[in-house]
Amino acid sequence: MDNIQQQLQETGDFLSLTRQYEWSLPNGFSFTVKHQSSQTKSKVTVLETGLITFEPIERSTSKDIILSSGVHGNETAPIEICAKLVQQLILGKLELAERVLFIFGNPAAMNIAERFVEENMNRLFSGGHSIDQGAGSGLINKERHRALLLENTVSNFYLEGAKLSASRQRFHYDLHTAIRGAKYDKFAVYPHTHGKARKTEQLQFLKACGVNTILLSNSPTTTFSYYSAHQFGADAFTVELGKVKPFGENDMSEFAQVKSTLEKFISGQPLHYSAYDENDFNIFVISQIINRTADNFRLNFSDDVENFTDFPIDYVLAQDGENEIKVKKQGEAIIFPNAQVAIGQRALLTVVPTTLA
Ligand SMILES: O=C(O)CCC(=O)N[C@@H](CCC(=O)O)C(=O)O
Ligand SMILES: [Zn+2]
Repeated sequence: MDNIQQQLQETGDFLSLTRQYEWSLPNGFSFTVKHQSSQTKSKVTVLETGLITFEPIERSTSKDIILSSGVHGNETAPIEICAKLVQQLILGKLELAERVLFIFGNPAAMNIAERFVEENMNRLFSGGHSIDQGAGSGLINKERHRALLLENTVSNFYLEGAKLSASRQRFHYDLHTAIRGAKYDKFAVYPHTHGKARKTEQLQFLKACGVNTILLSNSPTTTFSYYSAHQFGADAFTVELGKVKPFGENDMSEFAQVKSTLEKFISGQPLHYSAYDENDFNIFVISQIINRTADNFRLNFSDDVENFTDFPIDYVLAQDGENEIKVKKQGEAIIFPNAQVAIGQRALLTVVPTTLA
């Protein structure tokens, strides 16, 4: 057994190992863990830096679950939540009932406490890594290689699951935090489904995680969650858990609900949902997607204006060169404003309230 493996089995600290080897580990490896009380066994496989799977041994499974975090390096709360889950599993403190793949997306960006090193990885999926995206994105960089690796890892994980049984459920929760504060500080983006019905059961799951604000996306994107939803039919979401903070500065009590729900989910404990009631949710649909096209792009509101703040019709939200971006609909609110994005990238979304039907 080499040192890396020995240390990981002793400490369960896969996040430190991942941050030590930013882009690649000397080798992958696997080992078996036994749950402390039930004595059930699981296979742990370290595929690469930041990529680790857990698979029950000699027990049947019906779910293939992906939990990703750190696709943006400075979004630390979800990374800390997942690091803890991984540690509990390695140390045999958390029961494993289903196949789970954990992904720490961008370790190099974590180490410099930035959203990305050269390019925003959450714009590089569904082939985004192989196309020229205009100013500021070279065709080759390490984040593009990593995005391709993540795509292939997701693909292999789901296809391996499909060999085990015919009817399986696929899930992917891509966990993030927002750059600015929000009226609703936990919310999820439900990727475009190309006409397939949205699942209320998934909304109930998210509510159990403390997330009851949902943004429906109605167009294809190059995000990680859309990739898993579209390519593999997974129930996949981008989940925003609070606000960007440095490692160690998150108040983990704010994430107790999401952590305990994820624990139950991967360990096969029942999740007791109340009956679905749309009144329990704030549901929005994406109205405008504003990409920066000009050098002189500016937002017409200050940095402390929160996500979900609405503006009156005709209010000029942004100036993109000569072009004025105006509010078009009653109740239209801003999400993810960022004037610093590269030209060609999304600088702002707007949403309006809707219903699921
Ligand atoms: O707060 C912000 O401006 C960005 C937070 C974030 O990283 N959001 C994701 C959303 C992905 C999606 O639309 O599904 C992103 O911008 O990549
Ligand atoms: Zn993010």
